[in-house]
Amino acid sequence: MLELRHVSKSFGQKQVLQEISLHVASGEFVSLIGPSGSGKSTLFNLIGGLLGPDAGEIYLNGEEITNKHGFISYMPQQASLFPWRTIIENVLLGQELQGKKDYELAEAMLERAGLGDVIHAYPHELSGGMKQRVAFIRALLSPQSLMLLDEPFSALDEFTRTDMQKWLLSIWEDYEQSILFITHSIDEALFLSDKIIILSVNPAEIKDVIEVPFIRPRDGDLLLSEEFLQWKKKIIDVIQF
Ligand SMILES: Nc1ncnc2c1ncn2[C@@H]1O[C@H](COP(=O)(O)OP(=O)(O)OP(=O)(O)O)[C@@H](O)[C@H]1O
Repeated sequence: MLELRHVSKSFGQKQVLQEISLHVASGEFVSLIGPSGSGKSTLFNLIGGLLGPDAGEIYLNGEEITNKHGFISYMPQQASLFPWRTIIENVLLGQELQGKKDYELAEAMLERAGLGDVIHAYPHELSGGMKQRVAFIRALLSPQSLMLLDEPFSALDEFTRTDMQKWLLSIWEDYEQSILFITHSIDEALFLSDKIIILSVNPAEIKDVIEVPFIRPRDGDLLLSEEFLQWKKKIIDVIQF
């Protein structure tokens, strides 16, 4: 579905990304982990067409989208809901921009997300975790087939974060949209993903790609299993060497 071929990017003299090639298959959940400043957000901006690469190409469903925007849906670190729109109006925004509005589906999805009582409320009336659920539903219901999620749970406390990870999986496992997910957390990447791409820094290159073997559906017990810890150790080893 998404393919990057030899993508490089510099800002002035500083080369941030060097020859990045990766792919995300249809329905696949792929995480990108790497040290702070390695260029993960830059990579997202390139895929989203907000920046252009110095070299390389980006394809979505076989069509070149290098330097083009509007082809992917995006969920940022902060929910970025419009304060003057109600929750349901915020969810419908992604569809409105593409000229397709399905009120019933948006309402059903919000109910499924446990937000049925607040569809006519405004963002300031919701907790941080609730707002992120709304942002995720909005991205999920946008017509684009690939979602980019940029550390969507980093601003949440540990309890809410674990809940949100389980919640996201329960919804995504039904929809199976393709997701590219940025995180600093190895646990989060292992729990959620089919594949983990590990980036190095200065400039970022792909250090390794790990295929995550855990079967789906996954539940919270997986996080405490011996197998999970072994895979975590394997990833830490890759990051350190
Ligand atoms: N518009 C820009 N102009 C100049 N330098 C930039 C620009 N955007 C990013 N950079 C630099 O590129 C490097 C990578 O930044 P980027 O935000 O992509 O990293 P990151 O991996 O997402 O970091 P973090 O995990 O801390 O969010 C940094 O050194 C940053 O200072």
